[in-house]
Amino acid sequence: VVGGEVARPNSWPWQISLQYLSGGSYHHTCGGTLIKNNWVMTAAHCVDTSRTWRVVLGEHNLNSNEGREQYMSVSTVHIHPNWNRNSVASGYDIALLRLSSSASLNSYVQLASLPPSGQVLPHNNPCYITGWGRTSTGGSLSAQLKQAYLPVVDHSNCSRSDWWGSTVKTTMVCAGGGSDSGCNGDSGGPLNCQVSGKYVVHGVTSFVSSLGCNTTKKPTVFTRVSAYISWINGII
Ligand SMILES: CC(C)[C@H](NC(=O)C(F)(F)F)C(=O)N[C@@H](C)C(=O)Nc1ccc(C(F)(F)F)cc1
Repeated sequence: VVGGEVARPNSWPWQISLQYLSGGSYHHTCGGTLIKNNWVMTAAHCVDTSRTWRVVLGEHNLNSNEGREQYMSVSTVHIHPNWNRNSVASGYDIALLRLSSSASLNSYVQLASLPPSGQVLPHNNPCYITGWGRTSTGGSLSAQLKQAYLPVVDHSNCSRSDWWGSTVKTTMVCAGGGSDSGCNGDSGGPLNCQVSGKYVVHGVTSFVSSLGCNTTKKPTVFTRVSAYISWINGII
């Protein structure tokens, strides 16, 4: 997350850290969202290589043990069948991870609310991106979970030629486009949007501009969760 601020610990209790085993230790690679006691939603591009994964629930500071963490193994990875790693612009950047055991829900670990199928948010709907991704283009990951206010940019604005043009599809959500943005390492994490006074996860962080994370008029682009509700229900 470029800009924004460090989140109050565990204030986004459905946010998870997806980590892979390398050289005998686990490394953060993506975010994700706890949607059932044993199911996590993330981006397809996060898990389209075969690695040993773990999911950390109740995480805040990646580098310290605060006693609220739950470390979960992943038993199966379900990548959307239409995902094409050579074409992030086609969409379908969504995957579901079945955990080997169920999360213990508490004030630090909670399930996210998902939107109704087909719901599209209006321009400027308030949303927050959260994640441990780079804090500047080419910079380092954040040790602590960060948040940034990224209002929705509706498709008609986001697909303008000086914005994302035809790269952005209606199965995606754009948000931000100013000095705050997502960045590498936020992938797969939630776009948390306020709808009728509640936070609902409307996006899965998918891509930013290759010219730089917080490039003006290149909002962070998310998989639109409401376009995939029937696929999610079919898997779960
Ligand atoms: C795509 C992900 C691997 C990667 N995603 C992220 O960093 C995320 F955190 F925003 F999710 C990303 O956007 N990386 C930048 C460097 C990138 O490659 N962006 C990119 C954007 C659009 C397109 C296009 F236009 F082909 F669709 C291709 C690449």
